[in-house]
Parts: sequence; structure tokens; C-alpha cells
Amino acid sequence: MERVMGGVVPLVLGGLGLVLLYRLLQRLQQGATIQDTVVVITGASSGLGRECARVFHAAKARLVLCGRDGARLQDVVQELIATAADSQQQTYTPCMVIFDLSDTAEVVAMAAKEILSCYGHVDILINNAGISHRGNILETHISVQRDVMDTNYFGPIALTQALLPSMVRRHSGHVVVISSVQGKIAIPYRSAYAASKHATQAYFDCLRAEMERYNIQVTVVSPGYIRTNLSLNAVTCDGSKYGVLDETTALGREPKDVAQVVLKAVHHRSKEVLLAGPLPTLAIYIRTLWPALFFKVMASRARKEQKSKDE
Ligand SMILES: NC(=O)C1=CN([C@@H]2O[C@H](COP(=O)(O)OP(=O)(O)OC[C@H]3O[C@@H](n4cnc5c(N)ncnc54)[C@H](OP(=O)(O)O)[C@@H]3O)[C@@H](O)[C@H]2O)C=CC1
Ligand SMILES: CCCCCCCCCCCCCCCC(=O)OCC(=O)COP(=O)(O)O
Repeated sequence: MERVMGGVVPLVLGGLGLVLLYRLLQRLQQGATIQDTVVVITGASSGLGRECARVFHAAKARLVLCGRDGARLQDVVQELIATAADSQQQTYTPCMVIFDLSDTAEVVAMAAKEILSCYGHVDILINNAGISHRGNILETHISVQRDVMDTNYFGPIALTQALLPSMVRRHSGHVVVISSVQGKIAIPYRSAYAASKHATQAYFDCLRAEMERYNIQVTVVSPGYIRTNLSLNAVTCDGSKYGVLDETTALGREPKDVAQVVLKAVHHRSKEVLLAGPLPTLAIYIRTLWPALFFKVMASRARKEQKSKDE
């Protein structure tokens, strides 16, 4: 027995060592692709955007962080500088560009120009900022439908379109968009959010095909729940804040893990990343292969949710 164990232990340790070495080499390789690139991140003040800022900063990218709130963005910048100083890493101090994505006129006239003026060009644009919705269709004001669409769809496409000519001229660039599982299936009481994410999926699929000839990559990332403030910040039927941390959100993936997935997707030039558990993945397939079943399941969800609200 002792002899068997004596053979197994070094084998396991050797295997573990190889896995760690492989991971380290992978990280180094990913870092090398990202080093010195100009990376623009929208919604960098919190949640997934903030974690993307951390991950790309650690990979020594030249960051342009975007958000609505200058003070919160400044906090992120200070934190990144402090982390780099602690680890004695030579990194770039991030630029900040402050604007409201839902104001598409401002995005085109001011924000895109300011972003370009930071480093003269953009290598990677990560369209991350977004807002969610909670409410039934009967009671949701049309202005709320429009606001969510402005932030999640028209803002990102306006920014992308404004930055594209510079990428086309350089015959190089990468556009990433953070969509959602709800860009592939629509669930009840999320009409504005699901519609905006479906539109996002469609637009960026068109973009990918059209940009291939210019060597511009497009990656659509479709995550399931992530543990961020998304549900807290979601808007309700009348535009007021929902203000609840849903259990689904609280139990979601860690934003830092999702940010690593985004980095990997950029490194591998992935066209699509679906980051969902078995049930949402099954639901996506059923939506295409057996729509009648999918509609029944969704109607039953809607009934149950309405009943629990009525009680
Ligand atoms: N959390 C989840 O379960 C999932 C999230 N996603 C997607 O991930 C992305 C990031 O969201 P997440 O980190 O979860 O949520 P957060 O609410 O934590 O972050 C959203 C970010 O978007 C910014 N933002 C919102 N509205 C605007 C606007 N009008 N103009 C500029 N910036 C704006 C916010 O800035 P400010 O601080 O100014 O409000 C904030 O930085 C979103 O696109 C979301 O749809 C996808 C799947 C699951
Ligand atoms: C007999 C087999 C039937 C199989 C059907 C399974 C149906 C299961 C439904 C699963 C629905 C999953 C929804 C996942 C939604 C999601 O992950 O959304 C991510 C977000 O963007 C979160 O935003 P939110 O504002 O909704 O928190």
C-alpha cells in the first residue's frame, strides 16, 4: 500500500504542477496580447465594468474608463494605481471620460472624440454599461421602454459607430459587447431589458460580418446572473429604482471571474461566449427546437410571479 501511495503522490503533484504551469503560461500569453493596447470600458464605475478595468489594467493595457459619475470613476482609478504600486508593476494611469450613454447626441459629438483624444486610437472597445428592468408590460411606461433601449442599445451602438472609422482606417480593432442570456431568450417582466439585449445581439452579429474585411473582431458575451448591483439599479414600470438585490443576482457568478472570461475571449478573438448554467442553456436550445414548450414554461413563470405579487 505504502509503495502504491509512494508512486501516486508524485504523479498527482507532478500533474498539479503541470496544470499550474499551463495556467501561468496562459496568463502570460493573454497578458502579452493585451499589454499596451488601448482598451475602452463603459460602465467602469461598478460591477463587471470595474472588474474588467482591474483585469485589463493588471494586463498592462492603456485604459479609458467611462461612466456617468466622475467621483466613482476616480475611485476606481485611485484603486488601480494603488494596486499597481503595491505590486510594483509598471502600468498606465487610466484616462476617464464622463458621459451619459443614453444621450446618443453627446456620445457622438463629445464622448467618442474625447475617448479618441486619450491615446489617438482605440484597440478594444468593451460595451459593458447597462441597466435592467422589472415590471409588467401593461404598466410599464413607454418612456421606460425607451430609456432602457437608449442605455443598453442606442448608446452602445452610437459609441461603436463613432469609434469604428478609426478602427477601419487602422485595419485593426476589437469590439466586445456584454449582452445577456436574455439576449437569446426573453423571460417575463423584463420586456425592456430582454428587448434591448436581443437588439444588441442582432446588431453586433451584423457588425461582425460587415467588419471581417477590415480585420475588426466582434465578441458578444452572454452571461447568466452575476453578483453585481444590476437588480438594485433596475428600473420599474414608472422609472423609479427597483432597489432590491434579487436572490438570483446575489447567487450569481463573481464579476471578477466573468472579467477573466472577457479577457480570455479577447485573447482568443472569440465571436461569442455564452456563460450560463445547464438550465438557461437548455432553455436557449428549447426556444429554437421546441418553441411551444418554451412558451408554456414562460407563461407558467409569468403566472407564478404575478400570483406571488398579488398575495
Ligand atoms: N448582473 C447580472 O446578472 C448580469 C449583467 N449583465 C450585463 O452586464 C453589464 C454590466 O452590468 P453590471 O455590472 O451587472 O451592473 P451594475 O449596475 O453594477 O453596473 C452597470 C454600469 O453601467 C453604468 N451605466 C448605467 N446606465 C448608464 C448610462 N446611462 N450611462 C453611462 N453608464 C451607465 C453604471 O454606471 P453608474 O455608476 O453611473 O450607474 C454602472 O457602471 C450590463 O450590460 C448588464 O446587462 C449581463 C448578464 C447578467
Ligand atoms: C422540460 C424541460 C423544460 C426546460 C425549460 C427550462 C426553462 C428554464 C428557464 C430558465 C430561465 C433562465 C433565465 C436566466 C436569465 C439570466 O441569466 O439573465 C441574466 C441577466 O441579464 C440578469 O438580469 P436581471 O435583470 O434579470 O437580473
